[in-house]
Amino acid sequence: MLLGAVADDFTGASDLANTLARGGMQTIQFVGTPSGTAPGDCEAGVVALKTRSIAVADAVRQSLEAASWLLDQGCRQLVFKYCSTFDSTREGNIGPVAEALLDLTGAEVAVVCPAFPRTGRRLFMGHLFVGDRLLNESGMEKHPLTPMTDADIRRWLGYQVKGKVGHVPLGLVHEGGAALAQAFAAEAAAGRRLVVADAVEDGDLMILGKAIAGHRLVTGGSGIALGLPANFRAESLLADRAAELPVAQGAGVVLCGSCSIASQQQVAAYLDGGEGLRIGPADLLSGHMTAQVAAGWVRERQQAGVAPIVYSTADPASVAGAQQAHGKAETAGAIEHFFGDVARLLADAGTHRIVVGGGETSGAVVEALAVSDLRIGAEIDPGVPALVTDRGGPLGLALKSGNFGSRDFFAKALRQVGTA
Ligand SMILES: Nc1ncnc2c1ncn2[C@@H]1O[C@H](COP(=O)(O)OP(=O)(O)OP(=O)(O)O)[C@@H](O)[C@H]1O
Ligand SMILES: O=C(O)[C@@H](O)C(=O)CO
Repeated sequence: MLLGAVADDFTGASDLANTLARGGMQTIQFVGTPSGTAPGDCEAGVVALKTRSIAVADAVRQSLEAASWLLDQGCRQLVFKYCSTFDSTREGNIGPVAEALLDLTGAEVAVVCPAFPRTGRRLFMGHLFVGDRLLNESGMEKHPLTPMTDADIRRWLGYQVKGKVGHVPLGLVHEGGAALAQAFAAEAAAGRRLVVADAVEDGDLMILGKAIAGHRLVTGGSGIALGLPANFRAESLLADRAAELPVAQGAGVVLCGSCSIASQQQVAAYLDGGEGLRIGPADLLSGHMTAQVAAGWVRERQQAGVAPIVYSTADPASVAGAQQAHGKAETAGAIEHFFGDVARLLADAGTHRIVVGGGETSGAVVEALAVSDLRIGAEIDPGVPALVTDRGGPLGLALKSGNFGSRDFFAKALRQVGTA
């Protein structure tokens, strides 16, 4: 293994794995920290954790465990992948995990760059934009678990860390080469080991990627990994072999627990001509709806040749109402548990294509399926690859981050993760 990555959620892990695979690295996404050793052909290993919204101490402990395993596999560089919208609270978890990984790797400095221009996330003067809006006016300020109320990533990260936060502005990024390397060194020398770097286009990320070739630790969204495979290729370390993946075949289902603006539109688009089962937190908590009932309904639809959608997607007012009535953690827990159980029951009964919407939801589903590693297939939309794993035969998956994907994503993804 040349490059190891710790991702703080499951869709984020497949987003990064997609970038590394497209860059020509043999990439495997691991579900949690494996106990054995990585397969011999694994050039990039991405450990998917579900640490974005848990207690800080737990997130740090799990991230250190994953990073130690990756370092034991021989990786030369470690990437800490978080969300391109920097999903976190004032307490963490990005800052504390990044500082713990600095200590673990002994890195003097690490870049902090959530930019992902292909999905509209750009960083300029330390401020994060989503499309043409500042992060805190993009809808992310209403996120159910990590409302992002400040677009200044330097300030937000500053709340989370013990040390000081540095910044490399876009002009310096454009200079590249020795000037950029020197800028990172100067920040480190001034005691600012975590350095926010501006990037507004893929070209900026390629320059940054080259400049940080020798950094032990890299942190960011998947964009920061764009230029990393080329560094290994330049040292003739990549096999550059096309991966041959098995094809999943069988019934399909879409499970969406994401309430993002994009997911709301994608669910509506899928229901226009498709069939769906809407579930709500109150029905789950009262026992009026169960995973068994939902899976039975899906099986009936599948037997009629339909791949239906089960969704809890709701507008921000309904989400806030449910959280107030039942508690935030209880609501999320009930919904995630439900989707995990539905996925497991369906996969046990022969569903071979599962498309999931939402990072937390994807984590719950993949954990419930108890699969250990995922191979990376073709890109469905920016940041979302088709995945295939073995669960008594090939199982095709797509794990869509809340705000990713075109309006027709769900139908397209079902077609790309396997055949009916
Ligand atoms: N109707 C609902 N009411 C309240 N909470 C909900 C409802 N539907 C889903 N949720 C919860 O909201 C959270 C959505 O998070 P999830 O990560 O799956 O989607 P997302 O935040 O849009 O995606 P991402 O993390 O990839 O950006 C989950 O914890 C889910 O259980
Ligand atoms: O970076 C992103 O936006 C995604 O990979 C993600 O982390 C979504 O949860």
